Formats: sequence, structure tokens, C-alpha cells
Amino acid sequence: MAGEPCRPLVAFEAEDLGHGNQVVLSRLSLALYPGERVALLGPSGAGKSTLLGALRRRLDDSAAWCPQQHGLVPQLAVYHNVYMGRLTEHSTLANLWNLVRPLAGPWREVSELCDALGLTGLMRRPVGRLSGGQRQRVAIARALYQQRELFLGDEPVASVDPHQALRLLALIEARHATLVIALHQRELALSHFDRVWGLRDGRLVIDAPTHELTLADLDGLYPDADASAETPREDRSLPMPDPEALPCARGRP
Ligand SMILES: Nc1ncnc2c1ncn2[C@@H]1O[C@H](COP(=O)(O)OP(=O)(O)OP(=O)(O)O)[C@@H](O)[C@H]1O
Repeated sequence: MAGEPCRPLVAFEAEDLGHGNQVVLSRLSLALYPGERVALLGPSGAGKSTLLGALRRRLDDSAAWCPQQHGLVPQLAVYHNVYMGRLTEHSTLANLWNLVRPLAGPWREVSELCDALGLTGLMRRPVGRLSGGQRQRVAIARALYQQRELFLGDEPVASVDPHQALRLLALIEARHATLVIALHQRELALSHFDRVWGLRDGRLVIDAPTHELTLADLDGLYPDADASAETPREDRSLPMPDPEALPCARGRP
């Protein structure tokens, strides 16, 4: 109903996230709303993968997952690696048969995805014989093949050129209503996402719509960034929005 606050797909309220006894992100509060495209930024080790892992556990089967270490099997062909995105949807027998003789339906679907991702003609090539950028695209193809509403990506466009990064993001966006993507390209974060979550020093220090942010705000996340940013870092830490005040639009406006 108009005027009703929309419900987040997932929310954390003052939660500690980490590994075993090690807290990486302390007292983390954030919410992901339907339709949002979120760029997750922060220096190496800030906790981006840790947060994505926690989101993934909460969202379970509703999220397609494109991990940083692609998790591809180098000995297997591109087709088989992409097919693994939906391995659990088929019977063991079908999966075994598919290894020997690819199933017609999945072959056609994977082939279309590979064409869209610039992997035409590589369906039978073992992943171990691909370039880094090609492997990255296979990992994206496998995540797209899962056909979920939500996409979680850990630096899925890290090892491709800027032009290709745009194309890949467009493909991901076209197939998913909601995205959370870790990346290091700050300009891309501002130009192609609705919202930024910025991590630094074990905290979420930015949680804001991109139209309220500048490159200098994002530079402040990185200790090595140009110190010419004019605003002191304390002032660039943006408060959490009040979910009650947020109508449902493309995520929250
Ligand atoms: N499986 C793990 N077990 C224990 N500690 C871990 C594990 N994975 C990550 N860490 C630690 O958690 C902290 C955050 O790591 P994380 O991988 O989440 O950062 P990141 O922002 O994704 O970094 P990068 O940009 O380098 O991928 C680091 O100190 C890291 O050493």
C-alpha cells in the first residue's frame, strides 16, 4: 500500500560479524531493500567478503553468488563449470549423463549466456586454459545461470577492462532486481549503483544513496587515497537512514 514502509530483504542490527572469535565488523547495522543496487567498498581486509558471506547465509537460495576466488574447476570445460550453477536442480543421473553428453536444454541456455558474456566458441575449452578475464566471465555466467532475484558478487569485475566492466554490470543488472557487489572502482560505484556501503576500520562508515556522495567521500574509505580530500573523515561518516522513513521505490530513494 502507498505510504507503507517497505520491508528489507535482510537486515543486521548492531551485530558482530567475523570468523570464529575474530570480530571483523562490530555492531553492524544495515538493511538491504528490494530493488536496490548496492556497491560495497572498502580497503583490502575491511570485511567486504565477510559481509557478503553473512548476507549469503541469510539470503540462502534467493541469492546468486559470484565469489572472489571463482571456485571454478580448471579441468572441466566452460559449459560444465557454468552448468554447476544449477547442479542441485537436476538428478544425480542427469548430472552424470551431462558430464559425458551435455543435455540439450542446458547446453542451449549456457551457450546463450556465453555469447552474451563474450565467451563464444569457448564452451568446450577447459577453464584452466582461459585467461584471467575469461575465467572471471565464466564465474559470472555460472552465477547468472542460477537465475535468482538477487545477485551477490565479490569483486566480479575486478580483472576486466573498464569498458567490459560496464558491459558485465549491465548484464548482471538486467537479470537481477537487487544487487550487492564489492568493487574497488569508485567512479563505477557512483555512476552505476543506487547506494554505497563503505567499510573502514571494522565499521560501516558510509550507508548512503549515491546521489548524496562524492568521490572524495569514497576516497576517505582508503587510507592510501589522496589526502587532498577536503572534508575531514569524521564528517564523511554518514548516519544510518531511518527505515521507517523510507518508502519503497527502486529500493529506497
Ligand atoms: N575464513 C577466514 N578465517 C579467519 N579470518 C578471516 C577469514 N576470511 C577473512 N578473514 C579475515 O577477516 C578480515 C576481513 O577479510 P575480508 O576477506 O572480509 O576483507 P575484504 O574487504 O573482502 O578484503 P579484500 O578486498 O582483500 O578481498 C581480514 O583480517 C581477514 O584476514
